[in-house]
Parts: sequence; C-alpha cells; structure tokens
Amino acid sequence: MTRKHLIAGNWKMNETIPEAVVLAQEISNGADPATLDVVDVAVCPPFVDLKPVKTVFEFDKVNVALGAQNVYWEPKGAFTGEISIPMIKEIGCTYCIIGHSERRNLFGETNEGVNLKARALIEAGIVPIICVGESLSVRDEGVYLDFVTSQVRAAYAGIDAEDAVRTVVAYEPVWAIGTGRTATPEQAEEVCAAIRATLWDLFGEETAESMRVLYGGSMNEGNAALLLAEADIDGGLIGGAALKASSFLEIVKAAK
Ligand SMILES: O=C(CO)COP(=O)(O)O
Repeated sequence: MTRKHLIAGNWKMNETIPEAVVLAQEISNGADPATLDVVDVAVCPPFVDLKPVKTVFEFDKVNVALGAQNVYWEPKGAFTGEISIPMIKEIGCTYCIIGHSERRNLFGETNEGVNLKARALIEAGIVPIICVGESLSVRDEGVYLDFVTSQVRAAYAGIDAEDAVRTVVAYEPVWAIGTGRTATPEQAEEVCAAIRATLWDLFGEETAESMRVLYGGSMNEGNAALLLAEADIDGGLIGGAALKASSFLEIVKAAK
C-alpha cells in the first residue's frame, strides 16, 4: 500500500501576522508545484494568522493546506477563549492538530477531550491530526509501546473504520520535541508500526494500511529522508524546522 506522505508544519505560538505572511510567502515562492502534487503539505499557524496565511496561498495558487493547532468540540456558546470547529472550517482549515503533548502537559488536555475533538472534527469533515507520544520517564521504564497504543485506543473510542480513515496519527515522543534529540529511524518505526498494528486491530487491515502515521520531534532537513524511508512513517509533523521556509521545503522535498 503506498500512502501519500503528509508534511505538516506546526508553527506553535510563533509568528505575528506580518511575520506569518512573510513565512507563507517564502514557502509559496520556494515550493515546487510538481512536488506539491505528490506530497500533501500543510501549515498550522496560530489562529490569528490563519486568514492572512490562507490569503497568501490563495493569491499564489499554491497547493499548501491549512490546519489549526487546537479546537474546542462544542459548536458555539459560552466557552471563553475557545475557538470552534465551524470557525476554523470557515477560515479554510482542512486539518486540525489535537492532543499535542504541549496541550496535554501544559493545558490539561485529556484522552477524553482528544476523543471528543476527533469525533467533532470528523463530523465536520476536517482531518484531525491526533498526536500521541511518551515522555522520557515512560520510555525509560520500557512501557512506551503500551502507553502510546493506549493513547491511540482512547483517541478512537467510538469511532468506526469509515471515519477513522479520514484521520491522521502523529507519533511525537515528548523527549524528542524541541530538544534536537530526534528518535532514530528504528525507534520511530518501532512505535509507528505498533500504532499501525493497533489501528489494524481496531479497524481492520484495509483501513489501517490506508491511514497515515506521521513522526514528529526534531525532524529537520538533515534527518527527514531516513525517517521518511521507514515503512510505517508516512510523513512528518515539524516544529522548529517549519519556521524556516528553506528547511521546511527541504523536508517536503525529502518526502517525495
Ligand atoms: O512538536 C512538534 C511538532 O508538533 C515537533 O517540534 P520540533 O520539530 O520543534 O521538535
């Protein structure tokens, strides 16, 4: 089964609107249209940057999709400070990251919340990028496969194969995020393969084999090709290296 690679840039809490416009323009100017036909590419800027970034890509007619970094599952109402799925949909998001370890660890996001978000996004036709990954202490205890696969099972509770096929999983070991300490291709593949085995168990072979499992954590232009060559790694969720257009585009090229 050949799966189209997806390279998604998670800009995290970086880039004011003018900075975001410059970065989007650099990506747009540097992107090779032929590569964008064979690799799915998305950027996930902060909420306030979504519209300006969208405008750049639309004006340049460049095939880069837009994603949000978080969302709330209720459609509207008294939820001060939250952003709804209809809002990100209207602005043009086709992806939404959920369950990022920074949200889980710093903002109390739970497996249950991730599941509610996944279901609401699927319902709205937006692709959730469901993040899972273990901390260093969990890895050192040797129970990381159990930990990560139970995060996957919790995220997909009540979701059937027909809907699961429209989702993406991102394996992001917490110890590799922003640390420069990338998982080796073998370490990343071991967990991504275990995630796929879990998806197989939940949804059957055909669905599991057609779903994309990304790796994220200090992925850059120097290590992307080897990570992306692994059988169960279908793309990358890029943090720091996504903030420099040339690095991001090198990773996109490596995903061809
Ligand atoms: O958290 C990440 C993407 O969501 C990875 O971040 P870094 O690429 O900066 O390690």
